[in-house]
Amino acid sequence: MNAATVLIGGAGLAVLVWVLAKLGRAFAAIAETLAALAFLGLALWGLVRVGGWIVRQLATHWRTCLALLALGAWWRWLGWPSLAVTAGSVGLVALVWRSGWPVGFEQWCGRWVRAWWLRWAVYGRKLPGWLHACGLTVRDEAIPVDVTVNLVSRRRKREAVAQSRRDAGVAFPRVLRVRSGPSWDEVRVRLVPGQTPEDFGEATRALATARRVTRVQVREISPDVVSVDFMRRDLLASAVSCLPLPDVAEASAVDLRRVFAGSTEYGTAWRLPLLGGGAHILVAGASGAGKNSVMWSPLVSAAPAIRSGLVRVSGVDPKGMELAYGRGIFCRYAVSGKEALEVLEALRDELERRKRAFAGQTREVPLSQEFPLELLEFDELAALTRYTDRKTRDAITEHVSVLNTQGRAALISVRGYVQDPTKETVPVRELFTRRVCLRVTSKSQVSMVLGDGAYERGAWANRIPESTPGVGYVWGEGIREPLRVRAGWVSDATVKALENYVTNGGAQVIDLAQNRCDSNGKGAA
Ligand SMILES: Nc1ncnc2c1ncn2[C@@H]1O[C@H](COP(=O)(O)OP(=O)(O)OP(=O)(O)O)[C@@H](O)[C@H]1O
Repeated sequence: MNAATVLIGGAGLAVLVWVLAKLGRAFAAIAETLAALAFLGLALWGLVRVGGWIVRQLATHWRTCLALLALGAWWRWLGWPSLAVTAGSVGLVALVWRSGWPVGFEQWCGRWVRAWWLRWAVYGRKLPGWLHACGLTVRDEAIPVDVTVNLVSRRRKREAVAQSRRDAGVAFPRVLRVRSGPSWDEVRVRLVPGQTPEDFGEATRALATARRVTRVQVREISPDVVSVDFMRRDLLASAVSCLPLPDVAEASAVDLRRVFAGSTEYGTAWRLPLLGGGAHILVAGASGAGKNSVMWSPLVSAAPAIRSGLVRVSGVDPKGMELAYGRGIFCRYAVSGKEALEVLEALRDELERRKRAFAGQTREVPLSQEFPLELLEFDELAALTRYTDRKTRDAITEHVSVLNTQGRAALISVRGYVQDPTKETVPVRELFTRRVCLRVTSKSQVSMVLGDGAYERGAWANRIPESTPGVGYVWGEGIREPLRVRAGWVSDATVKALENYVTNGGAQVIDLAQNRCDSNGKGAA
């Protein structure tokens, strides 16, 4: 190897090193640019997501956002001491208001603050999980997987990915609004395609368990919106009073189509018709369930009308105890099967008389003292429709059927009370237009009284505790979801006062011997 070869080799090597150095620098510049671009892209992506989140929050929680903005502005321009003093004063005023005037506080402030807080702390955060666990979400493969990668820690990252996988393709009903009353929270949710309000209705038990409350009610607001109501406090836990008997001088007109019977679980008045559609009522409940308060409470409310002769009450009392206590209230009264037949025949005669008098003139007999509302209170219906001799049983069943099917327009209403609501015991069960299910002994009895699906929709009458007599459920006839009610409690003294009131202290004499009404000739049995 001569010197020239060494020189050429050295020069070539130098050129190669130079080219490599240039290439390296170019690659480094490219890599640097790419890294900068990637960083910029990630930062932009992050900014877009944060911006999207802020816009979403502004749209969905605009009140909270505005309040936070106002607080932030206050802090920034007026300083935190004035903010703290103002917040403390407002809190103090609220405390005084709450303890001194709880009703006003609840109406104007408490419920709004509680609804806001519950939305943030409970329903907004936890409801989606409860709905998912109760099978109230829809798996949709078309929904894209939204993986949230958390760069903070590996564990969190793994959890986030696992959660995203679990939720992948799952559509959640959206919480639209939270309202909070003294005893109920109402959470409106928008259903996702594929769901029906009935799906929610059937999951009430599971939802109640998830929220750890004893009762959940689902109400259909519109085809795709339901209100899931959670009961925080039971307004029917203590006895409900019946209406006071009005002063005789002040006896007001009674709306016989909406007579006060007790209270609903929402704290509103529970009203029952004694006249017109829905007035034939069957009340079912085990022994001691409080059937008699469902009978007496509306009678107390209708006392002025009974007293003035616009309502004529007949009673069938196989036990010979319950109605006998207010015997004077009843224009016709029966204990045995034979007497019951006489009462029913008298009502059938009255029905025929009214039909003859008004046929072709009117579609409903106008209420008057000559043609008053005939109200039959039939206690222990089963005692005479099942547990008597066959002939009497058949005749009673036939009369009750005719009165139930033809009585409405002739102003004749039948109200029956049973312990056992089976078809064998009450063959005319279906002819009662409205049913009330008090505490019963089995789940199957709930559907026998209120109809199929009543239990699943929330009428849990077999779970009513024995300690709350008078509590029951009503459903159907304009009531879309099973409604829990409690009849007004009527004490023995009130029954006596009612008797005294409607008989004008005994002046309106009822001839017990002949089982006949007073001198106005108000029917005979
Ligand atoms: N609405 C009510 N509120 C509070 N207590 C009530 C109510 N209704 C009834 N009670 C009480 O519950 C008990 C049983 O009531 P009730 O006699 O009406 O039951 P029932 O269903 O008629 O039973 P049975 O079929 O055995 O006669 C009574 O002591 C009564 O005072």
